[in-house]
Amino acid sequence: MRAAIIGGTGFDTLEGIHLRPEKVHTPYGDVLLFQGEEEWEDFFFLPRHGTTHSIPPHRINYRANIKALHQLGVTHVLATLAVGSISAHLPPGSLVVVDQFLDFTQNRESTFFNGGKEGFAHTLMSYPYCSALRQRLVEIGAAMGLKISPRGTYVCTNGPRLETAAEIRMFSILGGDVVGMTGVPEAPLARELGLHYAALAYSINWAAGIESGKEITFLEEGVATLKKSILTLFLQTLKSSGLSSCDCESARLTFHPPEEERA
Ligand SMILES: CSC[C@H]1O[C@H](OP(=O)(O)O)[C@H](O)[C@@H]1O
Ligand code: HPA
Repeated sequence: MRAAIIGGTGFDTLEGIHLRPEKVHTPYGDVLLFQGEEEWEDFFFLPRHGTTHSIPPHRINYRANIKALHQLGVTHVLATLAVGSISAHLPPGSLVVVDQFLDFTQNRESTFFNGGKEGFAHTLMSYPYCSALRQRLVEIGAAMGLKISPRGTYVCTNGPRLETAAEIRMFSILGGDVVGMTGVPEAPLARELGLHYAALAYSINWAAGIESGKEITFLEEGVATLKKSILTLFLQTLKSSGLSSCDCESARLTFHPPEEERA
């Protein structure tokens, strides 16, 4: 299995594995990522904000990132998402394998199939994440003694600004559990290409207004402490065998080829 970790906030670099930088050219732009060495040749690491955290969430080239992994033959992807907590049962420090998203992003390139030369496609998104990878993350997490919630709804805002208290109240009413700025379109793009993709969210703050009258504060220490455990969890998950079946490879329901190919 060729696998990748997409690292978010707190995961701009990975320690403990020998990695060499690699520039991948895609039709959407170039991507700088890292390939493992020696026994990790089939492992890739892609820091979505860049290694120096210089790419803000609304400027990330999500299509190039996912396409680059696909071109490299990657089939399984685990992503980290730093989030703010909306639900009371997921306080800062919590880990959750998200199973749904609510998309509040704007003006992001969110499909590989825009019509014209690309043709267009409709992709099933009822259950947007790989059920087999999600299940395995939770099982291995439990065996490691990590407390991981097996489901949660991720609200994706456009950023880079944080939310108003009223927006968070609205997201809560709509069923959002955690909020971040990068999970969409990353997950749906991966699904369009048939990749097995799961995301682990870790909360670094209470979302705006949840602690009434208080301004947001970030739990920076928390990420550093969790980083080693999350890396171990991800590597064990990606190296494990016998994943249960899932529908990721058949989620792209219909494909309408470009006009010139239809004749
Ligand atoms: C105040 S940190 C906000 C930043 O962290 C999250 O990044 P990622 O999802 O890549 O872990 C969030 O989406 C924002 O980009
Ligand atoms: O409160 C938040 N809002 C949006 N994105 C975030 N990423 C971490 N915390 C937050």
